[in-house]
Amino acid sequence: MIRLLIAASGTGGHVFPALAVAKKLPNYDVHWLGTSNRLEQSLVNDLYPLHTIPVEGFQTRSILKNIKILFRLLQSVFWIRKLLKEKKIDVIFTTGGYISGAVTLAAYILGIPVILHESNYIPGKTTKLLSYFCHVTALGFKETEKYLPWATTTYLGTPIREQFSISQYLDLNIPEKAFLIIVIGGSQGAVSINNLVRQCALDWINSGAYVVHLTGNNDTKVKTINHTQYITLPFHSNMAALLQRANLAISRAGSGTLAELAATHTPAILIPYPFAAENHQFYNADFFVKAKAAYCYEQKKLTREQLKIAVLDLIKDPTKLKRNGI
Ligand SMILES: CC(=O)N[C@H]1[C@@H](OP(=O)(O)OP(=O)(O)OC[C@H]2O[C@@H](n3ccc(=O)[nH]c3=O)[C@H](O)[C@@H]2O)O[C@H](CO)[C@@H](O)[C@@H]1O
Repeated sequence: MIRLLIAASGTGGHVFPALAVAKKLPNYDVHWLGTSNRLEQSLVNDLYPLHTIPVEGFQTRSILKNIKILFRLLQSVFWIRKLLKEKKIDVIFTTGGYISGAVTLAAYILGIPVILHESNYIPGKTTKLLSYFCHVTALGFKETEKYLPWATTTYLGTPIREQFSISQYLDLNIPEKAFLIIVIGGSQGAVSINNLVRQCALDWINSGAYVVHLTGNNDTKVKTINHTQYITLPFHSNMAALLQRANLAISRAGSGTLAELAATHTPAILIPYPFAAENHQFYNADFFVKAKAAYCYEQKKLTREQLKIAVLDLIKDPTKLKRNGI
C-alpha cells in the first residue's frame, strides 16, 4: 500500500482540492499534515489521521516575530522529518501555502518525492521557490507553466469534490423557475461583497430573483434583510447543489470556486479579492473573462449602483448571461 502524506491547510481553496485527491485514492494509506486552528480541523479530522505543526507566514514588519517564525519553521521541519520516517511515507501531495515549505524541505532532505499543486493562474512566491525542490508541480491552469520555466510541470486542473460529478438536490425553498443568485466570498466569506450585495438585494428580489447569500462567519450585519426570497447562510457544504441550480454567481475569484463554477457552467460576476497575494485573484478572474466565461469588476471601482444595474440587466435578459464553458 502506498503511504501518502497530504499537506494542505488553511482555506477551502487549499483543503477541498486535497480532499478531492484523497477521495480518489481509497487504496492509499493517507496521513494529513495541517495546523491546529484552521479549516482542516473540521473537514479532515474524522477522515484521516491529522498531524499538526505550528507554522505561519513571515511578517513583513517585525524582525523579532520573523525570527520566532523561522525558529518554529525549522522545528517543524525536524518534526516532519521524524513523522515521514515513522510513517514510512512514500510520497507527498501539497496544495501550497506556509505548510508546504516545511514539508518540502523535510522531504527533500529524505529524498521523498513531493507533488506540489498550484491552483492559481499566477504562481505565488512559495510555489516559485518550492518548485525547484519538488518532483512535479501540478497546475490548475495550463498557461501557468510559463511562469515556472525551471520546474517540471504537469497540467492537472484543480480537483473538486465528488459531489460535483452528479446532479444534486438543493435543500432550500426556492421555486423551480425562479432566477437564483448565489453570493460567494470564498471559504471565509467577504464582508465587502456582503455589504455591496445587501444594498442591491431588495431591487433584485423585487424583480423576482431569489438570493442565497453565503456570508462567512465574520459578518456582523447578516440579519439586515428579512425576506422570504433572501436566504443567508454562513457556510453551505453542498456547493454543487447551489452552483448547479444558480442562474448567476457573484463571487470572489479564488481558484477553488472558479474550478467549481467551470464544472457547473454557472455564469458569474467575479469581484477579485483586492488584497490577495500578488493580486492573484485578479489574474484568475481575467482568465475567465478572456474565455468569455464571466464578467469581472474590480472592487475599488465597483459601485453599488453598477452592481445593482448589472445584475438587474441579467435578470431581465438572461441571454446576456455568459455560459461558463471552460
Ligand atoms: C482570500 C484568499 O486569498 N483566498 C485564496 C484561498 O482560497 P479561498 O478558500 O478563499 O477561496 P476558493 O474560492 O479557492 O475556495 C473556496 C472553497 O470553499 C468552498 N465553500 C465556500 C463557501 C461555502 O459556503 N461553502 C463552501 O464549500 C467553495 O466551494 C470552494 O471550494 O486559496 C485559493 C487557492 O490558493 C486562492 O485562489 C484564493 O485566492
